[in-house]
Order: sequence, then C-alpha cells, then structure tokens
Amino acid sequence: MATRSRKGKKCTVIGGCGFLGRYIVERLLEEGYTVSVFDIAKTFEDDRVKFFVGDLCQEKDLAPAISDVQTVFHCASPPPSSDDRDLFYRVNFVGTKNIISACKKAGVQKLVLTSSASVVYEGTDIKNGTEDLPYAKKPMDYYTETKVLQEKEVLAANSPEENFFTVAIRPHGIFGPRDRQLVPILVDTARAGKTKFMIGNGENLVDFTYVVNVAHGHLLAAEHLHKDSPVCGKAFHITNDEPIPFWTFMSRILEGLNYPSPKMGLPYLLIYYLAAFLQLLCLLLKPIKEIKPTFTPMRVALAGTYHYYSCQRAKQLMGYKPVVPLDEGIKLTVKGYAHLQNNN
Ligand SMILES: NC(=O)C1=CN([C@@H]2O[C@H](COP(=O)(O)OP(=O)(O)OC[C@H]3O[C@@H](n4cnc5c(N)ncnc54)[C@H](OP(=O)(O)O)[C@@H]3O)[C@@H](O)[C@H]2O)C=CC1
Ligand SMILES: CC(C)CCC[C@@H](C)[C@H]1CC[C@H]2C3=C(CC[C@]12C)[C@@]1(C)CCC(=O)C[C@@H]1CC3
Repeated sequence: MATRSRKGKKCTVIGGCGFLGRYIVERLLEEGYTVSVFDIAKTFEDDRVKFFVGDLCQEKDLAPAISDVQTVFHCASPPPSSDDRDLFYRVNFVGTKNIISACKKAGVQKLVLTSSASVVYEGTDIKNGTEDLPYAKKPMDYYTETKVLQEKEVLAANSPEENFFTVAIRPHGIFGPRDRQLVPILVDTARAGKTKFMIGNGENLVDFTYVVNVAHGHLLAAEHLHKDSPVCGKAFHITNDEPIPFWTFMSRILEGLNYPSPKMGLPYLLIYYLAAFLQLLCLLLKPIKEIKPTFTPMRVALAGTYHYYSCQRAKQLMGYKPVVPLDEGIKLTVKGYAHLQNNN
C-alpha cells in the first residue's frame, strides 16, 4: 500500500510542453499531483514541474522520466500539418511502442493516450458518432493513419494480469489560448484573403472542444483507470457536447479578432476535388519547389462535412461533462489571441 500511495499521485506527461499537454500539466498540479514533463523541447518554466528533455523515439530517453510514477499521459505528436510520413510513423507508432515498453519495465500502472476522433473519419459525414464506429479503412492523411496504429497499440497493451491499464481519449477540434494549429492557421488564411467564401452551405455541424475540457477528460480517465474498471482498454470521445456549424465557429473567431467572415458558400465537391488536384500538383512539383497548400483535402473535408461525436460513454463510465461551455471557450480564445487581432 505504501508503494502505491507513494506513487499514487506521481505522473509524467509526455508531450507536456505542447498545447494540450501543458493544460494537462496545469490541471494535474491543481489537483495536487507531482508532475514530470517529458518533451523534445522545454518551452516553459515551472518550479513545481520536473522536466526531462528527450526524444520518445529513443526508449532509453524515456526511462528516467517515468521512473517511480503511477500514471503516464502520452499526448506527444508531430504537428498534423507536417508532411513527413517517416516522422509520423517514428513518433506516433514506433515511439508509442517505446512508451508502452518503457512503462511496463518501469512498473507504471496507467497509460492515458491522447488519440483523436479522426481515427474513424474518412471524409464523409459522421453525426453523433460513437466509439463503436470502425477505424477508418482509408484515413485521409498519414497523420490520421498513424493515430489509428497508435490507438490500436495502446488499447491492445491493456493487461490487468500485468497490473498495466490503458485508455485512449479521442478529442476533436481542440481550441483555446496557446493553440498552435487552429487559430494561427485560420488567421493566416484570413490575412491571405482566403476566407471570403465558405466551403459548402455552412450547415455542417462539427465538434470543437475547449482545451480545458480535454484536459479534464484525461484526468477523469486516469482516476477511473484501475483493476476491474470498465474504462480499461477502451476509447472515449471527449467533446464540448455542443456541435456547432463549422463556419459559425470560424466566423465567431474571425469576427472576434476583427477579420471579415465568409458570407457566401462554394460547392463542397468542387473545392474538394480542386484541393485533391492541387495536392497532386504539389507532390509532382516537390523536387523543384516545396509548396504547402492551405486547403488540403483533409481540411476541406473537415470544413464541408458533418463530424460530431457522442461522448455518452465518457458521461456514463467516467462521469464526464464539459467544465467550460463552448460560448465561454470561444470568448476566452478570442481574448487569448488579441495579439493576432486585425488592426487594418
Ligand atoms: N489539436 C487538435 O485539435 C487535436 C489534437 N489531438 C492530439 O492531441 C495531442 C496533442 O496535440 P497538440 O497539443 O495540439 O500538439 P502540440 O504539437 O502542441 O504538442 C505535441 C508535443 O509533443 C512534442 N513532441 C513531438 N515529437 C516528440 C518526440 N519525438 N519526443 C518528445 N516530444 C515530442 C511536441 O514538441 P515540438 O512542438 O517541439 O514538436 C509538442 O510539445 C496529439 O497527440 C494530437 O494528435 C487530437 C485531436 C485533436
Ligand atoms: C479551411 C480553413 C479556413 C480552416 C482553418 C482551420 C483549420 C486549420 C482547423 C479546422 C479544423 C481543425 C482540425 C485539426 C487541425 C486544424 C483544423 C484543420 C485537426 C486535424 C488536428 C489534429 C486532429 O487530431 C484532428 C483535428 C480535426 C480538426
């Protein structure tokens, strides 16, 4: 008992210097956990946190960071906008297997993976999708393909007989202050004059999840992860439970930052196939010049289709409910990005 209680509140957040990871660290500290962070780069200071800088692709780097802890949160990933297939495979698949191996060797009891609701998304409508949907047979990009591999590996590693329990959290459309993907890319797109039109008719409902709710879901999962718990070895959607039309959300952020929001819609399929053609062209031109298109087929599909998910399983098995409502999250996000405000 002494060993378990001593380790009980000790945890490590792999990827803890990232957008979501740092919010998980902050929530853990609020809840009285002893927190270590393992990341490829240290991006913030906090005297309460023990930092380990390393590469999760190197299992030897991991050992010191997870020694004598009960719970590991794994939220590291290359940015989805990367086009480095090998990097995605090494970090998200091989790196995750390293984490599982290192956790078992170190006697870690709980592994909470940050997966993604996109592991079941193939570019067509998903309305109130449950965790029973099959994995995407044709993921829309390589990032998603490696997230599928990663989740399968972690859930299969759940082993009560080895006192090792795993769970996968599937957030969708995480947003909030310090985000490095959604708002910065949206603002860049607006500044380039590319948000004059919506993609599609603007009615497609989508889940956007305020980052504090995602961190809350991760801690709930860890607290419910123990022998004989129904949480073990399962995936859970964590959303704001308030699906919103994609372009209504984007317009709220744009107008909040004093950028014009799109008023007219362009036919979804026209833009989708244009994006697919552009992606092929960029691939052919890559040896001559590297061009990264704003409107990738994945982003166009996300902008033009329904994709929202049921978090009923998290509500029932973990008592999850969002702690920050969507409207409040949007206001906090706009406030957090005042430095990206349109001053023209
Ligand atoms: N953002 C979103 O909308 C969604 C995100 N997710 C998942 O949530 C998780 C967190 O996402 P997010 O916070 O947005 O991502 P970030 O890129 O902000 O954070 C990821 C962190 O992992 C670090 N990292 C990357 N490679 C390695 C490595 N080899 N070794 C150690 N650390 C590494 C990154 O460092 P560096 O920055 O230097 O690369 C970064 O600090 C990811 O697993 C992502 O797949 C799921 C659904 C939606
Ligand atoms: C077409 C543009 C005007 C859209 C600008 C916003 C997009 C950059 C974001 C809208 C939906 C976001 C999203 C992700 C990244 C950023 C967006 C495409 C993810 C792909 C991040 C990683 C995941 O696991 C799934 C996310 C789905 C939603």
